[in-house]
Amino acid sequence: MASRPFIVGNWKMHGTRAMLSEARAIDRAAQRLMQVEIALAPPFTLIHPVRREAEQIGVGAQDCHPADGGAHTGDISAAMVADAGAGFVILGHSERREGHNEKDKLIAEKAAAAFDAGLKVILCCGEPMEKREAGKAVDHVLRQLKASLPDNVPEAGERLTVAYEPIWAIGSGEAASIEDIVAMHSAIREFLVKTFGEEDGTAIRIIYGGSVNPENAAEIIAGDEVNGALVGGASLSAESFMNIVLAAQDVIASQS
Ligand SMILES: O=C(CO)COP(=O)(O)O
Repeated sequence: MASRPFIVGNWKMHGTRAMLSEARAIDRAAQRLMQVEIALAPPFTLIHPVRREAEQIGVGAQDCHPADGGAHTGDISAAMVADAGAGFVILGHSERREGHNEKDKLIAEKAAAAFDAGLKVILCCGEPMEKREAGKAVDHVLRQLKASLPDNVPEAGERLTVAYEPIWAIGSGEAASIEDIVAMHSAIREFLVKTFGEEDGTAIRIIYGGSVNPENAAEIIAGDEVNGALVGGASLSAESFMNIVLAAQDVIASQS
């Protein structure tokens, strides 16, 4: 558990301007919770409006194209999301790997483009149930992570966050057990230290995602090597999202 947990709301394909009141409420409440780093990743269409409403919290995107620009109808570059006010981008989410057939190599190219545009990256990884049942979850995740990282990660400790999201736990109401989360995060930490060296490897945050809610957040966030949470469904209302943030704040308070 890091000194300052990172709690990120991934709104996925939810939210029209009516949701801006939730972002405003989250931002207002965040002023009293400075020990927790809070961020929202709304859909592209809300990045700029959320950035304008929110002063305290980070704002990010849920994807970007690997190219700087060009004839790519419907796509959005890393520079464009940065220009709209995003400070980070979520890449490699299983919903993009599955729904858009994104492969590790493409994700690494997107990450390189995001770093070039000055963005931070939340790189997602996670295993399907078959791999866990076969005892191959750690192998699968480490292989995926290795292949999804670009050759050059500038200021890795500061600019890269890894999100472990077991696919079967996403939106299922069934989070992974704390033992499984800690075991996976420890394996990821070992890999990061080996890859980036002691200083950056220990500074990179590893956050957990998959059915995090106000009831299970404290136990998960208090776990060894768990530096925060990537929250889907429970981030759509300011009340439930801030209850997760409050749980993170309580964990920090109880440890200091
Ligand atoms: O995919 C997720 C966050 O990126 C997790 O979603 P849920 O919190 O809805 O399970």
